[in-house]
Amino acid sequence: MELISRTDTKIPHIALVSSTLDLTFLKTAFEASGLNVRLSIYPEPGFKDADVAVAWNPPHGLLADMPNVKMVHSIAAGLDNIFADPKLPAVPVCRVVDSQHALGMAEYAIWSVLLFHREMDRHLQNAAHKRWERPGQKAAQDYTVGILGFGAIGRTVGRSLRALNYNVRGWARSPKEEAGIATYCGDAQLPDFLNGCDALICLLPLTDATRGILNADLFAHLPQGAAIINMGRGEHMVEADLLAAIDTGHLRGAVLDVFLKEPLPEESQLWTHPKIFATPHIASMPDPRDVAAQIFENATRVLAGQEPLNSGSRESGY
Ligand SMILES: NC(=O)C1=CN([C@@H]2O[C@H](COP(=O)(O)OP(=O)(O)OC[C@H]3O[C@@H](n4cnc5c(N)ncnc54)[C@H](OP(=O)(O)O)[C@@H]3O)[C@@H](O)[C@H]2O)C=CC1
Ligand SMILES: O=C(O)C(=O)CO
Repeated sequence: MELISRTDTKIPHIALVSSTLDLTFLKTAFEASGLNVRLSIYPEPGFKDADVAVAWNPPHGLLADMPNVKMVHSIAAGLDNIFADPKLPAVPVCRVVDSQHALGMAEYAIWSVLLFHREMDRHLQNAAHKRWERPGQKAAQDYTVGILGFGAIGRTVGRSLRALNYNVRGWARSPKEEAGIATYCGDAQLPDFLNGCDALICLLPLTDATRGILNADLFAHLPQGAAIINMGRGEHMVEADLLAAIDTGHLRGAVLDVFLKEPLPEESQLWTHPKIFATPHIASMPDPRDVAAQIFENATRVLAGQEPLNSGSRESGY
């Protein structure tokens, strides 16, 4: 990212707004980075006067009640929780695009793929029962990993898996090119993309078009014994369809980082199902100092009347 610095614009007033997360860590990051901003945390007095709202699950309608706001900025990659506000003001909505964040996602994806490809799921179960079993091995080049969502993160994940010799495919809305990776686009090519995937990783944004995409119809296009890795959003998954497909043996299992309801309720079967590995939305978190730097850059841009970087589209939902 090309960063610009200016001395001729006013000091941005940034409000940190969330209904679900304490954003004090971000205030600390701004302060530690020495960025020249005025910060308010919702609901402390004065936050409504801010130029920029930095949001994560903002209370619906609150941002519309901030008369000076010129940009809404996410603290992360996904914009779904901001676009969900029906009264979102008509200003740019920007997200974090960060190479370290993408590499963190790649680490999680590699762990998950290895779990299934090298049958560690089976060996963990065997160890629990002191069972000595030595199945044959499949080379990485013979193991196909499909990535739903071949964007900033999907591409990094794809390259990382390719570097380990996996046979990698990517699926996006628009055509893509990537050396050594077969790419597919649009709904028409989805069945061909799915056909033959041993592991399927979801790295889609949550939009009207992708909600519920991980469902029985999609699973039916995957080969017997395929595994699902959901790192996108919980709403991508139809949980009942996943459980049914695992219980009939069509799917081998799943690694899930994101859930319909977070925190995942204690009574959820997804915590205890022997073929499902649940993690608490930790696939990756961007470094707060990098997030603060990107927000500061974009705040400086909008106050100078320039286009901010990495803005999402209301029309597409991401
Ligand atoms: N679990 C976690 O800790 C984290 C989860 N995430 C999730 O990962 C998501 C992806 O992030 P990022 O890569 O930065 O996002 P990008 O916007 O860069 O990439 C999204 C990709 O999805 C594709 N896509 C979107 N809609 C469709 C559709 N209807 N059909 C086919 N392809 C589609 C896009 O296609 P095209 O390129 O053609 O536009 C693009 O390739 C985030 O939105 C978030 O939900 C992100 C970080 C951490
Ligand atoms: O970057 C994102 O969208 C996340 O979900 C981080 O946890």
